Amino acid sequence: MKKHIALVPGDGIGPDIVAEAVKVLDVVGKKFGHTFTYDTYLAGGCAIDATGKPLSEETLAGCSKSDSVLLGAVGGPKWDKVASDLRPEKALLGLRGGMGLFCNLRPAILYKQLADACPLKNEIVGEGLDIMVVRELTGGIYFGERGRDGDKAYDTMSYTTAEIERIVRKGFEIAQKRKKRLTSVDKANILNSSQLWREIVEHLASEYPDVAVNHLYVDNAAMQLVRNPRQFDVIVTENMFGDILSDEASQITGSIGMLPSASLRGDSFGMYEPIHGSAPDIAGMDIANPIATILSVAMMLRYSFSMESEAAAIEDSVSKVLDAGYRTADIYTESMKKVGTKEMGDLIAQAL
Ligand SMILES: NC(=O)c1ccc[n+]([C@@H]2O[C@H](COP(=O)([O-])OP(=O)(O)OC[C@H]3O[C@@H](n4cnc5c(N)ncnc54)[C@H](O)[C@@H]3O)[C@@H](O)[C@H]2O)c1
Ligand SMILES: CC(C)[C@H](C(=O)O)[C@@H](O)C(=O)O
Ligand SMILES: [Mg+2]
Repeated sequence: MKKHIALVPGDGIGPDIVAEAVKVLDVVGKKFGHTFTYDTYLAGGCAIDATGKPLSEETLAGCSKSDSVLLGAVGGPKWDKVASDLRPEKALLGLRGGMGLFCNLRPAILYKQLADACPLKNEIVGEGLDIMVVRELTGGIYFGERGRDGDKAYDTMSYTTAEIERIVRKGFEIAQKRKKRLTSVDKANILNSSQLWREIVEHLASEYPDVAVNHLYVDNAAMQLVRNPRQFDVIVTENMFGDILSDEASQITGSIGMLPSASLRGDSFGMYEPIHGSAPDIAGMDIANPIATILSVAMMLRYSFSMESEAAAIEDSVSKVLDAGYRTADIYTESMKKVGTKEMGDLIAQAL
């Protein structure tokens, strides 16, 4: 198969981790007889420096016409003072919104080899922790009316029935293929948009009788994630709650450097990226963990290209390299072998 992939490395550690993921993709391509070709586009702070804007029409058009997109991360202290609408992070929203990628899947899986890197006690986290966070990605407070007026600033969270229904359906469908448990997270004790959200979940539940549904307020959900993460199978939630809860869930897997994501819209197209940011504190030091980005490529093969064996091959080699004791600094525990970003990428590519 021939596939054309848009690469958007971005800022900070973005270019380094994307390079490792491409290394792995190329080896998979060779092994399974596929040809992956690439075009690289600017977005985020590097695009501001080059063009004055975080997201150019060229980048959006290039990504839109590709078969899928691999993104590193955007942002950094260098651009913290630029005007709100020109911040690097706006590029992400422009790509997600501009390509209609409303469904963000963030699987939090604890590899058994990383049990000691998880900050929770073994008896709490148990074996085989596997939570899928289904995050709404093109609505809510990120895309609502906003402004600044003298000493007042505001951001608004709004959702339509259609926007809620399509993401909640995804949550139910994914739960049907897993342990058939769906937790809807909202703040229906205070927010109107959450009250509508909860009504819709309750209404749709009758169409998915095989799925057990419960509702949690977001503050309780954040607490339950560390108290008893095993109660969760699929979590479906709105944009900002999903952002926060997925960072929290990632730490249970040992590190934010382990969590991949897929941003989808219902056809085969998708954008794939680690859930972490540009990690300015470790940029350029060859210590960032590339596994979240490498696992994002596995998600790309699975969801966009229907290459299940190829995706599984990547996940297996990550597992093999962890079995062999190799760890980047963020997941390092005593008596393991510490490696840098490039070496981790090489090891995973060689294990394929
Ligand atoms: N998708 C994205 O592009 C994205 C996501 C989150 C944050 N950001 C941006 O990134 C910048 C930094 O944000 P932040 O510091 O809040 O979050 P961050 O995720 O970049 O970093 C948080 C902490 O996690 C560590 N970390 C992150 N990824 C790691 C990896 N792969 N390996 C090892 N350690 C890793 C960092 O060193 C840091 O200590 C900001 O400009 C923010 O807006 C971008
Ligand atoms: C950088 C920011 C806009 C982004 C988000 O909040 O969606 C990030 O935190 C993420 O999780 O992808
Ligand atoms: Mg985030």
